[in-house]
Amino acid sequence: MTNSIYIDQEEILKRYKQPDKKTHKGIQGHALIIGGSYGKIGAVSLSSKACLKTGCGLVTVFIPKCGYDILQISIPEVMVLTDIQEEMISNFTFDFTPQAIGIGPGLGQAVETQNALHQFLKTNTIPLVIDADGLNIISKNKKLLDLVQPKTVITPHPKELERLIGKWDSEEEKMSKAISFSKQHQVIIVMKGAPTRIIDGESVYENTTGNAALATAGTGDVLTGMITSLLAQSYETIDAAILGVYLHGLTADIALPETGYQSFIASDVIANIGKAFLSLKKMV
Ligand SMILES: NC(=O)C1=CN([C@@H]2O[C@H](COP(=O)(O)OP(=O)(O)OC[C@H]3O[C@@H](n4cnc5c(N)ncnc54)[C@H](OP(=O)(O)O)[C@@H]3O)[C@@H](O)[C@H]2O)[C@@H](O)CC1
Ligand SMILES: Nc1ncnc2c1ncn2[C@@H]1O[C@H](COP(=O)(O)OP(=O)(O)O)[C@@H](O)[C@H]1O
Ligand SMILES: [Mg+2]
Repeated sequence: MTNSIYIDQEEILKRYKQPDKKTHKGIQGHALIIGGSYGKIGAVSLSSKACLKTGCGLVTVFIPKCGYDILQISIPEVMVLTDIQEEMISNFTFDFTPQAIGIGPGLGQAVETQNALHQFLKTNTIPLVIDADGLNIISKNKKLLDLVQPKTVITPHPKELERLIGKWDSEEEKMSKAISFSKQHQVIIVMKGAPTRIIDGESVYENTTGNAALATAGTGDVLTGMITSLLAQSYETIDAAILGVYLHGLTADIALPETGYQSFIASDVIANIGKAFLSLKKMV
């Protein structure tokens, strides 16, 4: 089995950067979250709120029209751009340059959305996190992988990973297929699970935080927002992935004594991001 670097407090403190006292929202990064479709706007709400709560200065979402009121009312701090379509995204258009983009939570896989992702990937040069239906669309159209720029972060759960790399018969085979995929397409894979592993070519990092309370709807959408936030704040891509996964898991470890495994929900991840950061500060 491949040797992994364990991501513990010591590894995190090598990577974590405290914000400068004189920083302002313009320096803290502007992130864009693209996703949502009818019935799955919640995924974008979770992702964009997590993005803000991870320290990004400004967050904009790009969603179908049906999500406009939902987003504006549920998270007033987030800015909202809408597609011309009511229930799905048909063209990724935005009139500013974000420092990082997260794509996929709740996006759906309508043909129009597949075409929109294709057009977007053809020209995009902005650091990217691709999750959920963003990955499912790529799995259906594997040629899109040639358009994904190096160092893109992809965050598949086991089923999404299988759609991308094919089935495996053992953990060893899964790792070796994932490493080959990461090298071939020059992507960083956040291989979600228990534990989550981050794969950057031959380098494999194993996260040490998190627990089964995270096995609940929307926790992956939250993780996408957190990693996108760190990328927008100019973390090196690999560090954004490692730190995002570590903090995400830490929220569940912090909350567990109060929520138990059963009542923990994705919003509890978001509610505990602050405590997760504070626990890093205590260690400094
Ligand atoms: N509130 C909202 O708006 C929410 C919106 N969401 C959005 O919905 C969209 C669809 O995403 P999705 O992940 O639910 O569907 P899909 O890709 O078919 O995967 C499901 C199948 O994968 C498997 N599987 C998953 N985890 C596994 C594991 N750890 N270990 C092993 N297997 C695992 C499992 O397969 P099974 O074991 O049943 O064969 C399961 O049935 C997407 O856009 C997302 O962002 C959601 O985020 C929820 C909240
Ligand atoms: N038993 C578990 N132990 C630790 N982490 C888990 C466990 N189950 C799920 N998770 C974590 O929860 C998240 C689930 O992501 P995902 O399946 O994409 O959820 P969703 O699509 O509903 O947002 C991942 O970060 C995964 O590592
Ligand atoms: Mg998911």
